[in-house]
Amino acid sequence: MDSITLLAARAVQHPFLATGLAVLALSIAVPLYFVAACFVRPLFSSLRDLPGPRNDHWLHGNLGRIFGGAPGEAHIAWQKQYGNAVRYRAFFGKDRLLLFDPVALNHVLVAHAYEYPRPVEARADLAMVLGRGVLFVEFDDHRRHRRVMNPAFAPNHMRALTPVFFEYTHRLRKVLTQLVESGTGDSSAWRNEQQRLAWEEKKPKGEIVQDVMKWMNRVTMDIIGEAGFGYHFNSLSLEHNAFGRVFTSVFTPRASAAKPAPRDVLIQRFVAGVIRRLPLMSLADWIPNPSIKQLRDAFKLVEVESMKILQAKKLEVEKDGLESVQGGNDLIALLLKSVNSEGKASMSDQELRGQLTTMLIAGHETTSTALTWTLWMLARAPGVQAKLRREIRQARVGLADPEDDLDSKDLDALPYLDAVTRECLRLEPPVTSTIRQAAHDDFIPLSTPIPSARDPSRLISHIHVRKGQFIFIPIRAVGLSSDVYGDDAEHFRPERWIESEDGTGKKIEGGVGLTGSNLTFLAGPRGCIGYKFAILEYKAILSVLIDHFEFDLREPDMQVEGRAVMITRPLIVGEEHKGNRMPLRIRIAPRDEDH
Ligand code: HEM
Repeated sequence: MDSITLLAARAVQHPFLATGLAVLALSIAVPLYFVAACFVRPLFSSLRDLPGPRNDHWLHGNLGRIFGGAPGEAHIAWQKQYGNAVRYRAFFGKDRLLLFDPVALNHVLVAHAYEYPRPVEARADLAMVLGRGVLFVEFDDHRRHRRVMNPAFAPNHMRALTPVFFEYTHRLRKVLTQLVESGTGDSSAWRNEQQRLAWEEKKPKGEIVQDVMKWMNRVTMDIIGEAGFGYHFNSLSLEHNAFGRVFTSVFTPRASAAKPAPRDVLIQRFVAGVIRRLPLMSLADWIPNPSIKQLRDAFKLVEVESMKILQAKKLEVEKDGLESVQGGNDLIALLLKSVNSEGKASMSDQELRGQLTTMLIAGHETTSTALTWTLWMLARAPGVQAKLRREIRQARVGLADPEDDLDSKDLDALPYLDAVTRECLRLEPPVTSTIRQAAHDDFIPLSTPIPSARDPSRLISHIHVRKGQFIFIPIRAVGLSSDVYGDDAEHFRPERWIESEDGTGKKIEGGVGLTGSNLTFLAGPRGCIGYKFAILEYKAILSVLIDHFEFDLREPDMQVEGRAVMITRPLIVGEEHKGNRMPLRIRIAPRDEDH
């Protein structure tokens, strides 16, 4: 028996000795682990030949720069300085690979998408509550989900949903018209009561200030309810049912006033990791804490309500056949159709419920945030707004009945509406980044070889990644790349998307993304399944709003900043404590400029 075994045998007989030894072992092992992780591991990293910023901090690497700036700001600066493949550090000196190179992005997101899943940290928490929808599954399960779901998102089905988009947009138009006509502003859209009163005293007639973000949230919530699963949230009529209220308050985290400190993010991730690993959620019922109980009740409500909607839909189908369900047109009805034709085993009820809540979370605030940023960009560019209005009104002249709406083909055929859509979604994508993790060792090809950071005479044409390597996909920064969009990449210029005869505009095509060169909807088999739905909905809403209203900044020097919590929503600089908002002036757009 050797001395260690002897010590262990003694320790088992003496609990005090055992505890003392355990404490001693931990107090040596933990610092050793951190020293190895922070200082030794980077020396052996497979990314050590890549260029990138110096490590700023032993504990949180370069994350301070990322969290301290606007979404994508640090990544854009690194791309300018170091090129299209960058190594930076996250917590405990861990390497992150930051990719801009189109061939490398194509490898990770498209050609080998299933070898680069989303890390468990990025999907497990929401999946616990929302169910196993397509956003939260990987590998073969994901392939199966997409196969069953894809038919529901076919272009002809999306076109059939256009009347729903217009129906709710007209409800919004009527509400906003009433508010403008009655001069009813939104008191929460001001910095303080004093500022509001000063405005009220000399406000121009026929103009109000409203937080447009609120209205975009409401209209898109009603649309996804009806078009997604034939459900009425009644958000626009302000009757909000409990399901909608709970969903909005619990699953759409708002940005806090202060920028997140790396230390707080680390603590948050540690707590989330503990919750993920231990069955704490099932113990929550026994914890006598009102806010935990409230959260638990909210989760239960979402589970019960979403299952009820699904069961009602299934019953309808069994009783009257598939065509009876919203004319067979809402996404869940179409999904049931697909499940029926593939065989019941293709998707369980729990998974179907997961798709319902996933569509709600993935398809509501994304579009509303995109529209909010768009109205802000148009408010800052009155010339673009007027040009867009002219195009929409001209297209409406051709309608048989002036009360008719443009149809999906009309919307697609408007070049300036399309250019504005692409430009706004490029500059302010609601999802500003995502992350992937290598499932095994790999070599990622580059379009152009880059010099090694340690030996510039050596060129790297493939990046060696080891299993477990995190890869950061800088969605917003890719859209701002001057390599693709030129020196004015950061400017709002919709004309860049239109091929003009005089050569001032150039149609930008190709690249990795689902909608051309940017990654707003990502790319490949894990790209946004709802992008056609989103673009049609966005265009329908924008066409009605711009036809009827003029939008202006609350005051000309109003500064807006994006803050990302899953989705990047706006905050007004100096008013961060009031939460995400977009206060704009709204007027009825005069008709006298009609041709
Ligand atoms: C402007 C609006 C939208 C934007 C910018 C957007 C963007 C994205 C992005 C970037 C992803 C990939 C996320 C990742 O893997 O990390 C994604 C996935 C997804 N989106 Fe969208 N989305 C929008 C609207 C919608 C709509 C309207 C729906 C549904 C009706 C939807 C449903 C989904 C689903 C189900 C996924 C998961 C796909 C998968 O993992 O296979 N999205 N979206």
